[in-house]
Amino acid sequence: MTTNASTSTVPAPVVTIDGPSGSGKGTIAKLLADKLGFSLLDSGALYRLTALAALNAGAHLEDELAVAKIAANLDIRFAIAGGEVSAVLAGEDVSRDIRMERVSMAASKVAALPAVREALLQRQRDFRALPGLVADGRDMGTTVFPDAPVKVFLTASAEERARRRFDQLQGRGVSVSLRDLLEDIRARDDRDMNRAASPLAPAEDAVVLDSTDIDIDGVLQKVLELVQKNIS
Ligand SMILES: Nc1ncnc2c1ncn2[C@@H]1O[C@H](COP(=O)(O)OP(=O)(O)OP(=O)(O)O)[C@@H](O)[C@H]1O
Ligand SMILES: Nc1ccn([C@H]2C[C@H](O)[C@@H](COP(=O)(O)O)O2)c(=O)n1
Repeated sequence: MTTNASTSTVPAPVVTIDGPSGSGKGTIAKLLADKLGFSLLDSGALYRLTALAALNAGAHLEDELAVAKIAANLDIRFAIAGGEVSAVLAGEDVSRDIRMERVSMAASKVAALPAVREALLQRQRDFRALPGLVADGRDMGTTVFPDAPVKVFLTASAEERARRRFDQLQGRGVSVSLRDLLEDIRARDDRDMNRAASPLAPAEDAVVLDSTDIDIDGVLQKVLELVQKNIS
């Protein structure tokens, strides 16, 4: 028997970065993608866009089939300008809208619906292209890209994550209480970890990185080491 090596296709390498809210996934994913020249998938943005589209359509967020239909038919694109990625829904830049609190809460609800997750699965996989992809979310390493050669589960204490979010919002001139943020982070952790569909959990072959006492550059270096070891 002979094999024809020239016809075999090697899938683009994927680095998955999963973890709880505020652990630094988005920050590290963007820096890493820039450094490696890889594409970037912010899967949370897809759940946020679904939530916003459902709210705009007046859909009931518990109506799984209606929200799944909205997810399957999303008219979205991600535009890059000046190194920043913006989310465009039906031709309108909604990058700020999808970060609003009411959309965050709605995203967390629609993300718990199995039919919505199923509707967004192939759309996420379609981001995989050469020379590679960095994908951040909750189930990138467990469900969406189970064959990824590098899987990171990035975490930090809830207190540290609330402090980081507090600083981030204060920097934007948004007034919030640290106690409310901590409560919100704990509630989202609970929902993300305890839902039946693709709950937040490290893949068996993920490397768990606790960034509570490591700065952004330190985390980036550790992830780059994993990439150098596992992706040629
Ligand atoms: N290792 C770190 N040390 C200090 N601050 C950090 C670290 N990593 C991220 N941050 C800061 O924490 C904040 C939250 O980070 P980021 O938005 O990347 O988290 P996330 O995990 O993507 O959150 P979400 O899932 O809610 O989108 C940002 O202000 C970021 O600059
Ligand atoms: N792969 C993913 C990505 C995100 N979610 C959920 C988790 C949040 O409730 C919401 C928004 O995510 P964020 O932008 O804060 O990362 O979507 C998920 O279930 N699976």
